Parts: sequence; structure tokens; C-alpha cells
Amino acid sequence: MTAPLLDVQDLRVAFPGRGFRSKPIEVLHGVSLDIAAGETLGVVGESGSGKTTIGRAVLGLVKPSGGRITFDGQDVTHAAPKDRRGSAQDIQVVFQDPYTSLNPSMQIGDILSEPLVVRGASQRDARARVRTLLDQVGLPANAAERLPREFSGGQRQRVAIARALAPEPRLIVCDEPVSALDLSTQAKVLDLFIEIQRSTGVAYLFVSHDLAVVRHISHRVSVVYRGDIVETGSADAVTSTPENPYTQRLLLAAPVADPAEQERRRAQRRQLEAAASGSTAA
Ligand SMILES: Nc1ncnc2c1ncn2[C@@H]1O[C@H](COP(=O)(O)OP(=O)(O)OP(=O)(O)O)[C@@H](O)[C@H]1O
Repeated sequence: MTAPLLDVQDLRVAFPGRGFRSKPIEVLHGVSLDIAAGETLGVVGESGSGKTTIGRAVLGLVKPSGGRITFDGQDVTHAAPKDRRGSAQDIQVVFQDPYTSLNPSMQIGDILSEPLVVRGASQRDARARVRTLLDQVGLPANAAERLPREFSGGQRQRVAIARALAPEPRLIVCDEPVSALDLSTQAKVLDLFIEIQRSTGVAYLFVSHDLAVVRHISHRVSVVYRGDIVETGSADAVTSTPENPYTQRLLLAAPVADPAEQERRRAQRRQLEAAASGSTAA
């Protein structure tokens, strides 16, 4: 078996407690996951379960208190982004909110070319790469001379995706990248992620609270509950016939169009909750 591109073993993260002399609060209690080159792992769970913290640890933005993160064979557990030799470029991010993640005073062309020029590309090469990137994410070439505010939410997210793609990463951490978009725009942006993966072979760590979204985009799915991964499997298995009671409840809580089906799920969920009361989900 080939080694995974990203290997996270027994990851623990603790944040400082609030009051003076209060103990650190552990929010990840030993999370293990791996992602192969070109694969999408969906990470799903309710708000506060620890999904974003997993992504931030992989990016080197929070310090693990235990465990090990290996990227392409290199131990990056304690390396801040600037100390990560090759992998600083190799792991990029797309955040949830395209309204705040782009510098409002910079033209799109500069947002996309700046990291390339910093890495030594000539202005001419950077401009050519910007044209390719805009085309890759379905934006017109003249977008380069415009400001973020001239674009819709979906288009801004396309710019954020182009920015992540600029250094030709091997992994993109996608943190709820479609949650701020309306449903039809969500579908288009998800399809764009899939198309980009087919053409570039990039892998995604795709964080979302929405099972339907992770089902659409992921090869495999890991379910996080209160800082632990309680189930990992193929996207199809986890999102249609989950084994873990917490995943079952998450699935039953997902909105469905048919009111009768909605009521059936509500009743099933009540049963599961009654059965789970007094025990843990894992
Ligand atoms: N910088 C921080 N300092 C202290 N506590 C934090 C910090 N970041 C996150 N937490 C806490 O860690 C836990 C997990 O948060 P995290 O943002 O990873 O969850 P999440 O599943 O991504 O939730 P959401 O979907 O709401 O973003 C939460 O209890 C949160 O309050």
C-alpha cells in the first residue's frame, strides 16, 4: 500500500482555559485520519465538534498538544506554516466566508499573482498564470482588473479557490467553503471542486456540517463528535447506512423535502435519542 499524502495520528489539541490558573480545555482527544493523493476526505459533525480545529492543526495554525501529523512523509506536527519547507505551499486553504477572506482593496489579478511574485515568478509569468487560474475556476479574464466587491458570493468563492490553486498545492483544506452560498450556487461550486480535482489531482480535507454536501464531494467521510472521530467509511456507506448511533442521528436530522419522510425521521431520531440517553455516542 502506498503511504498516504496526509497522515494524522492521535491528534490532540487543547486551548487555554478561561480563568486565571484554569486548566487547558482539550477539544480534540486523539483524532486519526489519512488522505491519499487525489482523494477527498469529508469531515462532518455538529457545530463545536472540532472540525475546524482539525483543519487548522493540519495547516499549522494551531499547536497540537499530542499526536503526529505527517505530510508526504515529513513530520509537520510542530512546524508553523513558514517553517514547513515544501509543504507550506503544498497545503492551501479555502475558508467559509468569501466576503471576508479576500482583501477588499486589491484587484483580483493582484490577489492571485502576489503569492507567485513573492515566490520569484516574473510579472509576465504571473499574469499568464492568473489568466489560466481564472479560466480554471470559470471566471472571465477581465476579472483580473476588478475588485472583490464587484462579484457575487459564488464568484468570490471561485476567486478564493483560484488563490488556493495558485501555488499548485497537493492538498486543500476546505473549511465549510459552500455554507455561505445559496443552494444552486453551492452545487455549482461543489462541481467546480470536483472538476479541479479531476484535472489537477489535488486532495481535499473537506470540512462541513452538512451531510448532503460531504456525500456529494467526498470519497470517504469521517464523523467527528465532541473531539473524537466516531466513524470513518466510504461516503456512500457513512451517509446512507451509518453504523454509529451519533451518525445515525445526524443523518436523521438532515432536512428532507417530503413532510411524511421528515416526520418518520423525527420519530426514528427520538427513538435513537432515547436509546442513547445515559450512554455516549461512540
Ligand atoms: N482559539 C480557540 N480558543 C479556545 N477555544 C477554541 C478555540 N477555537 C475553537 N475552540 C473551541 O474548540 C471547540 C471546537 O471548535 P471548532 O471550531 O473546531 O468546531 P467546529 O466543529 O468547526 O464548529 P463550527 O462548525 O461551529 O465551526 C469548540 O468548543 C470551540 O469553542
